[in-house]
Amino acid sequence: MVWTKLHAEIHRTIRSRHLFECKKRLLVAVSGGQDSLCLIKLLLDLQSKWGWELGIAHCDHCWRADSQANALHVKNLAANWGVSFYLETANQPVNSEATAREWRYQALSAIAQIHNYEYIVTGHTASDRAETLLYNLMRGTGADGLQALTWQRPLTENILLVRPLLEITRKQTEQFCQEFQLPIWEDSTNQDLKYARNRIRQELIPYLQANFNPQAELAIAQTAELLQADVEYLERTAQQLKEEAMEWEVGEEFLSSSSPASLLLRLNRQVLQKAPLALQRRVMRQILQEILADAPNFEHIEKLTALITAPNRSQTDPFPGGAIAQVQGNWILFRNGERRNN
Ligand SMILES: Nc1ncnc2c1ncn2[C@@H]1O[C@H](COP(=O)(O)OP(=O)(O)OP(=O)(O)O)[C@@H](O)[C@H]1O
Repeated sequence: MVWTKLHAEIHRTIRSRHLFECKKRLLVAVSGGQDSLCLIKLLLDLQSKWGWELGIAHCDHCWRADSQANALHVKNLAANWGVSFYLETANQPVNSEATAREWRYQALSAIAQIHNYEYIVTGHTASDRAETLLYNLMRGTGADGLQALTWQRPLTENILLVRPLLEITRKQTEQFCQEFQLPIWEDSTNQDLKYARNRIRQELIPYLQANFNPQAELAIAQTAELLQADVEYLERTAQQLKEEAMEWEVGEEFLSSSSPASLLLRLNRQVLQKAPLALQRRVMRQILQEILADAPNFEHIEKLTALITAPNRSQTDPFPGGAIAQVQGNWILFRNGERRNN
């Protein structure tokens, strides 16, 4: 086997970041594109050092005329490598990138669950990370959206999603595939400039590289890496602050006679007033994530955060689903919006 610099780099990354343990079962998500082919080849070559058992999963979204042929191509590669192959095919064509991603992770988790894989491994690269950061930046997001693609993320209680190529650029995976003559299946939709993601990849990043910084892609990906540690720290600290400030299902003695019946929880304003704005906002977001069905938006969080220092009796408009937050002395009370008959 030919051992390249990329093999050494990935081996080191897996060890230093504790991405996988020895002798585990790894399900590798292979689309057939250059990134996931590079990934599976590297993992196959490292397999004997780590004692892993590898499997290959492919998801057929049925949204391209050649998707069945693509699936067959990956199946044949798996057979040549002597690796177990699992295919999931969408019942109906999946028609947006977001729904495709959601369906794919569900399909991959189901395969991993049934066949006892503890890890699902994807070929996301530093280039994907830079693109995701730019995409989220333009849509408007806090640091959380900019941390863009984490190294590890639990998909279910016992399945971990791992992305070992986050420090490797797409240029490197392309060179690697050429060097080992890996048969890349070209995804025709990658060329379609109607997708924002493709315009970022093919127009925006080359523009930034040509006019601002030749290393822009890597620099942006590294920013995502730095932000990831910041976000992790802030989220953990906010969690502790929330636990200090919050009480669930408060007793009736805290309700005035005209109060709604169902008090969801209350927050101690004195505890929150001492905290910096960054943590106040995060506490409010975490609470809204718990009580709302959909992700809270910027305005929801800002209105709620303003109650920390607002005059007594101030309140928010109802959030989607009907919950309302209201100041009562030292407390912010969350109610579910229906009024009590008493
Ligand atoms: N149809 C699929 N089946 C299995 N895994 C997939 C599929 N599509 C994407 N993935 C996984 O998700 C990763 C990132 O997805 P993305 O949509 O960015 O892939 P891509 O551009 O097709 O990447 P690649 O160059 O690996 O094909 C891929 O590297 C692969 O591990």
